[in-house]
Amino acid sequence: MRTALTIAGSDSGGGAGIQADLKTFSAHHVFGMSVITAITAQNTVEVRSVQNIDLTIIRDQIAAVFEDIEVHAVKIGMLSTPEIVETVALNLERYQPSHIVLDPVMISKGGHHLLEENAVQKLISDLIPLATIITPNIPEAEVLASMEIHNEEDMYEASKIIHNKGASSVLLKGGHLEGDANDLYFDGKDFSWFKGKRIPTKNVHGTGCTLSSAIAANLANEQNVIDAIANAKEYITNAIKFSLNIGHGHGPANHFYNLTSTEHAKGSL
Ligand SMILES: Nc1ncnc2c1ncn2[C@@H]1O[C@H](COP(=O)(O)OP(=O)(O)OP(=O)(O)O)[C@@H](O)[C@H]1O
Ligand SMILES: Cc1ncc(CO)c(N)n1
Repeated sequence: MRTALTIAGSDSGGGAGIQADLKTFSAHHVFGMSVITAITAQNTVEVRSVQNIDLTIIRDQIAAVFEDIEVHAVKIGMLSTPEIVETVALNLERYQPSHIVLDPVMISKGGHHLLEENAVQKLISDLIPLATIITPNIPEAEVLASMEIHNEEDMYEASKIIHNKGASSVLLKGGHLEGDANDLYFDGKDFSWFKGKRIPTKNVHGTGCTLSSAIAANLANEQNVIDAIANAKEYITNAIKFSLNIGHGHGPANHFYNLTSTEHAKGSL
């Protein structure tokens, strides 16, 4: 059995964070495990409050998993504080997993800070160098590259700057720009576009979490990085196309859009 570990925050509403990651791993037939960094009281509308988890139990969760189970890929999401970033980085250095997908989660759709602003420098110095791939959205890339991104030309410049900070590769997601949802990949040498038509829906809660987990699951399943991204892009596009009308805000992606049940596939559960 192939395995993947998510190190991220819990979303009580089930659409993002640990919950989205584990659903995505299951949909890819990968055995999912979790290290919870923070608990958010969240739904499709808002993040109400956050409880960060003690550093000792974060460290112990990582040790408990790695000292017993072979981990084929790691996905990192919400980290909340500089201390949590440091703890996760130190412990990943210790266990040296072969693939790390870093989703540099910063701000929720409703504007809640999921990473303290003073943790960004730690994320750059301690975690980016460990990442096989980092998957910022446009606002996150603007912070990491210290520049504004208005169009696809700017995306080239920003991915070069972020790559220079030490990540093996960068997937800059274009979902927050106008027009189609095209993501730019840069491995330090070549650029490739992973293109997607924009789907007109408000139900895009947890799409970034889902994409990065799908990449991690595909890497755990021994796909090369390009195939892992291409297949993950197809997965998230379908998961958005058949996204679910759950809750009163941004509904979640549909992880099981390919089930034969037509009711389920239509997202009309
Ligand atoms: N409306 C849409 N139609 C099609 N693809 C989309 C749409 N919105 C986003 N995407 C794609 O979904 C993936 C996730 O990108 P997005 O920019 O939404 O991440 P994110 O902002 O980090 O998400 P979140 O913070 O909600 O987890 C990318 O491949 C992006 O291109
Ligand atoms: C716990 C958690 N992680 C990540 C995101 C970003 O979608 C979110 N809203 N909540």
